[in-house]
Amino acid sequence: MTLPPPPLLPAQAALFLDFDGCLVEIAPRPDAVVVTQALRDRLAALRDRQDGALALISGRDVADLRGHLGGFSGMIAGSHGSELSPAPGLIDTLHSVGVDAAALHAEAHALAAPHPAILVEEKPHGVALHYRDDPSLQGFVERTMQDMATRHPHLMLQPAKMAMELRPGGVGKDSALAHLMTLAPFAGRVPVFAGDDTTDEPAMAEAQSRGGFAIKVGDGPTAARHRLSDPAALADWLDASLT
Ligand SMILES: O=P(O)(O)OC[C@H]1O[C@H](O[C@H]2O[C@H](CO)[C@@H](O)[C@H](O)[C@H]2O)[C@H](O)[C@@H](O)[C@@H]1O
Repeated sequence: MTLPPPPLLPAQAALFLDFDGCLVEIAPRPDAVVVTQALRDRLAALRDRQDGALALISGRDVADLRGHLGGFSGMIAGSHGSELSPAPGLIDTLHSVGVDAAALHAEAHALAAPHPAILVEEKPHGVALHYRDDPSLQGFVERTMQDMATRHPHLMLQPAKMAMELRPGGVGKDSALAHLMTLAPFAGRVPVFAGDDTTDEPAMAEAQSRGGFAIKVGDGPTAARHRLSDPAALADWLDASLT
């Protein structure tokens, strides 16, 4: 669907940004994303411009994301809203389902072992199986994760780009955004959210239900009222808002 580009970012907005496929291009592996100095500088400038009201809301866990972003001192909601990190070195668990992460990871590794092309991503509150190296394994990964989900009913299946994830239910990027909007310096501002994937859609709807707007980065159906073609177009829009 054709959607207009967003207006310039209001100075009084609370800005919420997804990471993979939004701030950075999708890469062959989760650890292969490219974070440029220009992106680091852009995030620092945006944080100043919005008086601190900038947060990243990601499916990645906080430690992983801070590792990629080295130097980003702002708020991160990670693991699809299960973790909140106001600053480097601080991680609060917002929602825990008592995952035995080590056992879950071992189970996933054992199930994926016959297919070396599958990448097992260990997360503190779940696990993801990536089949980007061999898309023909999509069916196997989906069946395997559905079976795992029946053995771990406290976890929910989260489809992702060339991956399936098991993550805690009861939280999401929408609840992360809603929680952040109760906190300074986000409270009282107009929420603006940008994301690229199905996991971002609830947060887009949440931002718009609060009088803000959402931006879909890339193709595909969306609840967002605005669209930008790719992470480069998002970077241009952010830079235009900074000038
Ligand atoms: O919410 P996000 O910040 O967009 O994170 C979503 C997931 O992103 C990562 O996986 C995706 O990006 C990888 C790197 O580009 C790519 O190789 C993979 O195929 C994608 O699914 C990350 O690995 C996951 O943990 C995030 O949940």
